[in-house]
Amino acid sequence: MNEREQAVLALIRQNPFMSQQEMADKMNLSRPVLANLVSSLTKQGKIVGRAYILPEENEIICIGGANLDRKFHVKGTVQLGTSNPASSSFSVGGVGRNIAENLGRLNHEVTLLTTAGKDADWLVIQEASEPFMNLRYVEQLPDAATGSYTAVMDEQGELALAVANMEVYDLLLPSLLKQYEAMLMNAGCFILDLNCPKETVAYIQQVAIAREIPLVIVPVSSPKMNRLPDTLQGVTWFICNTDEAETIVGHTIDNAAHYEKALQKLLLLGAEHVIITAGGKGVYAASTTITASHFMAKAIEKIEDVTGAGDAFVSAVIHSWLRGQPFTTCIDAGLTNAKKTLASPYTVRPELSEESLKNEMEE
Ligand SMILES: Nc1ncnc2c1ncn2[C@@H]1O[C@H](COP(=O)(O)OP(=O)(O)O)[C@@H](O)[C@H]1O
Ligand SMILES: O=c1[nH]cc([C@@H]2O[C@H](COP(=O)(O)O)[C@@H](O)[C@H]2O)c(=O)[nH]1
Repeated sequence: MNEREQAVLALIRQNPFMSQQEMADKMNLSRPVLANLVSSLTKQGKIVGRAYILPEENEIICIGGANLDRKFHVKGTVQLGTSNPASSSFSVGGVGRNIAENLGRLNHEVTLLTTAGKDADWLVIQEASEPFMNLRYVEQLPDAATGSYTAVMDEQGELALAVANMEVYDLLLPSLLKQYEAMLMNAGCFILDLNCPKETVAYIQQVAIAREIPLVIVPVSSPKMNRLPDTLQGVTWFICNTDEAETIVGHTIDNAAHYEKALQKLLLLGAEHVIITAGGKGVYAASTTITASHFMAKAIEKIEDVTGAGDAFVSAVIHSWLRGQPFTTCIDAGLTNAKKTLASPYTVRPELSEESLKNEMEE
């Protein structure tokens, strides 16, 4: 037992009914960090039978998409309305799943909640994802197709067109999630992507508020921004890209004042920490206690593949925050992981680990 674990144990012995939030406040720790300590004490057999003890592997619950991504790199100029010669590859994707894999590789216990078909695409996703996350609660629906995303890139590796079949997530409804209510109630942190239906977003927000569980929302794409609830109350982190932020302010965002206005609006809606990513220009970020700032992107020699950079950014920010790091370090971790992912042909880079990210941040 380390010092912090001893302090948690002493608190529990003083008052066995103290909530995790009260303990976290008393020890000046974030709730997920406290949950980690409780979980470790449970595994060591030091505490048993307490209602709030996290069920095994439920530290972070990612709720959202798990897709099979197909990528086509067109040789020459992309021409619409005709067949373009291209090289192709496929990989596993989906924003919720990508974030779950990044966090699994970063040493977190992650559970993925999603819906999928009973098809070959799911088998591929399952095999690639299983080492990094718990898939026990994935609902396989007999008549549905697993989510799929097809991207067409131009010669520079930039996205020319993407098509997505995400119909299966229309079935990721509160009625389905309520089957696992006990597990949800004891989560350490929720990460939700807006592949989820609006009702599901509202339901998870309600659980997060009632149980004081940190909630991270990641929009996925601008058309899905209409799935956001009217307020961002209970949202600990809201991380979106510039297109998605434009739907919040209702106009084009192209200068620092516009970014600041969008950040303010998100804070006014009730989010605690907000970040808007701006591609090669980096990110703009603010929180209820930290004024808006711009953070430069890390320079990249050659972009191999743009898919997954946004998800890599979100994952490293949340990883760093769960490890108790200050706001600017969290952003630096995000920028580093995004850069390394852009320079990699993979959506989630296989060399990612907690140790490697730490070293890369010091480079
Ligand atoms: N050309 C680039 N050079 C350096 N970093 C980049 C570049 N494009 C994207 N990034 C990094 O990836 C992050 C996410 O990219 P962005 O395009 O804003 O999001 P998304 O991929 O979700 O649309 C950026 O904040 C930045 O850190
Ligand atoms: O409506 C959606 N489009 C795209 C994705 C996923 O988004 C990822 C790409 O994310 P990024 O923006 O970070 O490149 C891909 O893996 C793709 O499957 C998704 O979940 N939902």
